Amino acid sequence: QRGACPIINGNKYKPEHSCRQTSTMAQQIKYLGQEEAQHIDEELFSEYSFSVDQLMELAGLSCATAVAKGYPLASLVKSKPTVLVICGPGNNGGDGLVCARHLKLFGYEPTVLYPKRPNKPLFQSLTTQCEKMAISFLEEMPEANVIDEAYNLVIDAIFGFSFKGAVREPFGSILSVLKKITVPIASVDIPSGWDVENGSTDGLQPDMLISLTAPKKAAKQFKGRYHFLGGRFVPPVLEQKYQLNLPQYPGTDCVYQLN
Ligand SMILES: NC(=O)C1=CN([C@@H]2O[C@H](COP(=O)(O)OP(=O)(O)OC[C@H]3O[C@@H](n4cnc5c(N)ncnc54)[C@H](O)[C@@H]3O)[C@@H](O)[C@H]2O)[C@H](O)CC1
Ligand SMILES: [K+]
Repeated sequence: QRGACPIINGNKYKPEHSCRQTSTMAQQIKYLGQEEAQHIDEELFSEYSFSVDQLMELAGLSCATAVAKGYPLASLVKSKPTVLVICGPGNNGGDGLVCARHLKLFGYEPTVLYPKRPNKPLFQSLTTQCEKMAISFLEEMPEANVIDEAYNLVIDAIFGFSFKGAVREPFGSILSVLKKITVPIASVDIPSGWDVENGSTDGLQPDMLISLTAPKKAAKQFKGRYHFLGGRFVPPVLEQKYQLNLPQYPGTDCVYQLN
């Protein structure tokens, strides 16, 4: 367990070994295994009748909000507020596209790399929405030194909780470049390439992690500066069923800073 209890926006989150001695000890937030994360996801769609688009919009908005909190426009060192958003072939990549669109609305200049695009209306629409907002798409992954020079940070929306096995191309090469860059990386849900439960010793080391719904087990190995929880869409009954022990999001915020 790392660090002291953080105080964010007046709310204090109590980790497992609470630093507050109270008789009503708060339960630790649950860290999900891969199957459990997938079950919750499926249940949100099947039992609770959410559509993917709805949850992806809220997930992507959470990511953009967390980025804006961790890397405010005024703090960026480059002359333009550039951000490179790298999107993978599944829903994690969809979160990235939504995040890019909201970042643009927040005043950032996102550029997207989206090398494997699913042939599904949702992803085509998300791509069109970005294009119509003058977000440019790269044809290929830039070299590490080009990224360091051109972008303030990189959003890693390559793989989420369905990642399994050895990384296949073109994402192996993309992740190799990301391991060499010095600008911060913000990972959506899981640092891409990490085993969802066991993490990775030699993988990406993002500066920010935005866990969606609840952190996955790999998040215990996250060593970056900012860990946010996003995806404020879990119905209380579902939260109780899976004993997620989610913290209270402050006010109307769509993210909660875990550390
Ligand atoms: N309930 C929620 O919290 C929500 C989270 N969302 C986001 O959705 C992802 C999970 O999405 P899913 O489509 O199930 O999977 P991934 O994006 O992780 O990736 C699947 C994609 O990747 C390919 N793939 C898997 N392993 C490999 C590999 N070793 N090499 C190469 N390619 C691989 C696979 O073939 C698929 O194409 C979750 O993490 C959140 O980010 C939703 O947006 C909203 C609800
Ligand atoms: K990711």
